Amino acid sequence: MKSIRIGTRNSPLALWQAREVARKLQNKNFKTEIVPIISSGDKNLTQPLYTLGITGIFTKDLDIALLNDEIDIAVHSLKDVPTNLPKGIKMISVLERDFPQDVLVRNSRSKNIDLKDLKIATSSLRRRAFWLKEFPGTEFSDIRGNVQTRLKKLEEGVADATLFSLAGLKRMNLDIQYEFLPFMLSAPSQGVVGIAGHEDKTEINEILKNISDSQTEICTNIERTFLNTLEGGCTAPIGAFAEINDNNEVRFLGRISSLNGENTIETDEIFQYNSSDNFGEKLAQKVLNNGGKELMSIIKMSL
Ligand SMILES: NCc1[nH]cc(CCC(=O)O)c1CC(=O)O
Repeated sequence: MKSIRIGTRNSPLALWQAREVARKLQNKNFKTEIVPIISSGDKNLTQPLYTLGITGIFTKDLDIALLNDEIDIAVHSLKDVPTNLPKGIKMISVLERDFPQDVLVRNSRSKNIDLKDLKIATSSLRRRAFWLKEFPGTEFSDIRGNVQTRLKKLEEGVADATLFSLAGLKRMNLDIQYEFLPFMLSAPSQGVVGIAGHEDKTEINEILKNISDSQTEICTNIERTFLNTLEGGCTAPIGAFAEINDNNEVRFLGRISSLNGENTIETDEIFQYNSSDNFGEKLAQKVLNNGGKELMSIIKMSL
């Protein structure tokens, strides 16, 4: 068999994730080749992007490369993948989740400042809203770029501290101090590497199933269906985290919040999993019926 062409973005984190997928496939004796996709191949497509359902800013170029058959599979941070995928593209596998949490990282001058007094840099509506619920009145600024860029900006003084996905930090092997924040709740499918493929490539998709983690599949399906049912395309502050406990039950934590953190709805449930029940949708419906509908429309108006 020919080697499997693994498409990835060109950032250090994306390349790490692609290499991890390559390593797992090589362990199963498949040949692989990493194909960094630097810019979009729009020009080769005959239809406009929206008619193909291509929407995600992080995933667009890899979607196009998949549709153009420049790559066989695309490796993503699953949390950056829209819940509705373009025609023909399917999420085939997920790697086992390692570190789902958000953590706080301070610059060297802010080690002794109380949490409530920290000035925070983040461009995530979810992180901002959940932080504000705990510490109203916190000052925020935007920060963008990859992990390394953000750390540099932080040290330059854009703010006292920032919030990261621990999975991203660990993957970059950065030796920096971080703090867990019990009041945060991660983004749906945070910390999970997802592998997308083309639905016509049945042989490659069968191979990919070999490296998928079934518990992570169950949990991320619930989290992503929860998200999809709630938001209908807008980017609201929504957290969701499912895990399978020692009794083989699923524990699900979900939260939606107004942008300023003043109004939140939370859910914390433990249930026996079966594949026939659509838990993500049921959990979301429950939230919607408990005031979530009103809260979502307030959020949408303020975006
Ligand atoms: N939106 C950026 C992004 N997408 C995936 C990760 C890290 C890996 C992950 O959490 O899955 C990050 C960085 C961050 O949120 O700090």
